[in-house]
Amino acid sequence: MRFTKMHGIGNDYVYVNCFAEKMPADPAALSIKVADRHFGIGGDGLILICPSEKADARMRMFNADGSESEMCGNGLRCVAKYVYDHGIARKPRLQLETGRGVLTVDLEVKNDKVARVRVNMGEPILEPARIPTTFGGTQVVDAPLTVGGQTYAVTCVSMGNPHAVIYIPDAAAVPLEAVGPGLETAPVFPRRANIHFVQVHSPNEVTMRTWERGSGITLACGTGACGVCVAGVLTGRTGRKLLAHLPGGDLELEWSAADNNVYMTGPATEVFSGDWAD
Ligand SMILES: N[C@H](CCC[C@H](N)C(=O)O)C(=O)O
Repeated sequence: MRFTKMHGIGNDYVYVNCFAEKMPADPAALSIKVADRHFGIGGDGLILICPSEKADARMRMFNADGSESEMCGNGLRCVAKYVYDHGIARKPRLQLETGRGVLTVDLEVKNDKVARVRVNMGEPILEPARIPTTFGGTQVVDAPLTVGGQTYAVTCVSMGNPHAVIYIPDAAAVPLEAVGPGLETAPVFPRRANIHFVQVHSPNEVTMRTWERGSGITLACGTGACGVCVAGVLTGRTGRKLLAHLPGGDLELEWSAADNNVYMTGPATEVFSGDWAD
């Protein structure tokens, strides 16, 4: 099976072009295998680029533990780049089907290849039960959550997938390996959650680190950065336009007051292709 390795600011996945390759019979099991950085190809998971009846292509995304997610922001920028660069659809504006519906993607092309991508990630979902969380009320904003004897103030947002945002003075000081798993699987998150620790530098600039649902520590999380932008507005810590510094690079976010959509802009990189022998 031919695959292509791509990353969005270091959030790397194994991509399979299912316009050309057969759909894997068990993508969850395949994701676990190919994601392994010693016995497989290495990556944060598997992303299938599939034909779609209602869009230029459809993205199906699987974490390193085989769980499927509704959405992946860094992955969608890479899918857009692959679809354009490899001639599946040579248009500067693409429609891409995801687990949260069809999203519109604008491409910045340089020397005939996509360099940067701007994604309309859709509207944030804030109702607790739709994130989903078991918190009551109409929104989850700086709500106390105690895990492992430590109480955190969490702000929860869904971008099609669940996120918990925690503000701290120093993002570098968080022992992610130690606290991530307990927060990801806290009972208050019936479908687990992606966990983000955020340090605010100014009303328009943050540094964030992530423990992802199903993949653990990643160098970047696109939907998470969108959630952080929304959480910043809800908590009054940052503005509707945000520059987020992630370990793997930067993303530009905007939660538009005009249309309530969240926009994410960043790079997408193709590294190499190969044949998966298994
Ligand atoms: N682990 C996430 C999916 C990948 C999200 C992230 N890599 C992104 O760029 O949005 C979840 O299970 O919701």
